[in-house]
Amino acid sequence: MTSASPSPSLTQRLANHSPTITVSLVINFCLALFILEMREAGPFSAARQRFLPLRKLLQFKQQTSSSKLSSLKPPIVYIPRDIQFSAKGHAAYNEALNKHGDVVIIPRHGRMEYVLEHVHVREVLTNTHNYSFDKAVTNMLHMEFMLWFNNGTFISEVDRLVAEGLTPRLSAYVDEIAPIFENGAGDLDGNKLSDTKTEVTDLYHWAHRLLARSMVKLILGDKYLTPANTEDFMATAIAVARLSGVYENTDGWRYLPWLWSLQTTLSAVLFTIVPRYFLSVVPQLWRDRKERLKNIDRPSNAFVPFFDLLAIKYRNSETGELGFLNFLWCTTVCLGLVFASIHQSAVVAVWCIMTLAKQKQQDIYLGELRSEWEENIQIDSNGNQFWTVESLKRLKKLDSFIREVMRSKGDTFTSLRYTTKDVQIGKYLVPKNSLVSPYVKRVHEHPDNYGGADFDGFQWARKDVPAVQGRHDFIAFGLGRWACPGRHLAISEVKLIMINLFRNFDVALRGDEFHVVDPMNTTSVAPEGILEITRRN
Ligand code: HEM
Repeated sequence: MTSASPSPSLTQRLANHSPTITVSLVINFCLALFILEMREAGPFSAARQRFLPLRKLLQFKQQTSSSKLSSLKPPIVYIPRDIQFSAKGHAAYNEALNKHGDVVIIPRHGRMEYVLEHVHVREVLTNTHNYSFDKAVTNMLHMEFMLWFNNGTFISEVDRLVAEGLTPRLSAYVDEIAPIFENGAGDLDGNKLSDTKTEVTDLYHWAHRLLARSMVKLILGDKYLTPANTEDFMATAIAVARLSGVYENTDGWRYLPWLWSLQTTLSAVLFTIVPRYFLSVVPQLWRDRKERLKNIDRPSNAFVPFFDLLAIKYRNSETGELGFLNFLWCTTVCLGLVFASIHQSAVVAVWCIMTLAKQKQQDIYLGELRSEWEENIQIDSNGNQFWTVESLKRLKKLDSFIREVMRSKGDTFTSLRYTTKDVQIGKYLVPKNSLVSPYVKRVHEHPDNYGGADFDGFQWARKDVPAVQGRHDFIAFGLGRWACPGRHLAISEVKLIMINLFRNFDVALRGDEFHVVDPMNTTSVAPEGILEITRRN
């Protein structure tokens, strides 16, 4: 009787056949990765561009199967990376929409972006039932986890804080920050009262610092307006801007978006947001938390820092104290505000200054603007000049100039939405959980709306349309329920920056040119140029 030899264990079998199994595993893995890549789901997006014919075949299959449905899926349009991240990208986006209409899917930054034709702006941006703003913003910021807390109210809490806090207090808020911009002009030439030229090489930094100072005051209060807190706000605003991917077009990381976002998220959170906000700014607030609740009895139109408004709202109604978790929530909401309020305004201010610094624009507009400023500036009983929200509102020509810069600077995307269900957009069916956004440059220039980007700085003054007013043909501040709640403050700030620069200095642009650093992201990346400024008498 022969005893049956024990069957080899799995590990033995693997050991015996290891070369064959290994090779087959590797082949299978590569095949799976390859298929994922072809379907735009894998990490190596750079490689995708090299397999156009195969991708087209897959896309064809996708379209023929969906043609059985009553609605078509939007076509995927692949724009080669070098075109997509250059000024030629705009022509490619326009061509795609001219060819297909309504919606095209343009893969970018490792995700599928549903790009909308201008005719769908109103429906998509204002229909809060079919489209979610919160999900789109947190997705774009790579911060979906923020929706895990407090029933996913993070974005609406930031939005409400600004909308409800700012509206009745706008006048008081502008009174608080106007001196910051008046004094800030001195930073440009180190307060040298000379007639020699000063070179300003980093205008963004200057505008960013002024806006950071003003937001330290508005969010935390005067007591906290120190150089250290300003620096911390600036660093935090930049870190969150990086989280949102604002520099991904210009970063080397754009070739590996998934690795980029991991690296950026970790470094922004660990090296900046935690040490410079949570470990530096937040402990000061914790120490003073009782003092912060004293503003509870202030009149509804008086200045109360944003943090105090939140602290009052979240204090325990019985003990009147602010508990630790609620305190943390208030500071986190304020962090959202730091990002929303500083970076974008600085970028818009730089665009406006660079545009007006060009000799041609100065010849056309500056004389009239300066006359408007002299006519409207207020003077107190001691002869001191100052600006209020009312006098700033009267500057219709400056307001128009700013709106026109915002219209014509060539934004790709300003407002994002996430579909909450399958939705019909024109002839296409867009699936649930898709990131959709109008292609803004087209909205702002389309013949149906304007017929081009030709710059007409005072057209909005003639038409009596203020810069803060969103419309289907102007979405620099978004539209509908989620339109930027800080836009009145933002426009006042940009006005103050421009007035204090061009009233105090003669400004020239070296070579009469500025450089558009990222033509496909003019929303979040400021242009660069060297200003030569001479103090005016
Ligand atoms: C020129 C500067 C600014 C521009 C161009 C701008 C633009 C925008 C846009 C396009 C949106 C999205 C709207 C939508 O999708 O419909 C938005 C949202 C928002 N903005 Fe502004 N904004 C600016 C300044 C400010 C300021 C100064 C504040 C605060 C004081 C602010 C607070 C917010 C908030 C709270 C939201 C919504 C929620 C969020 O994104 O966290 N913005 N802004």
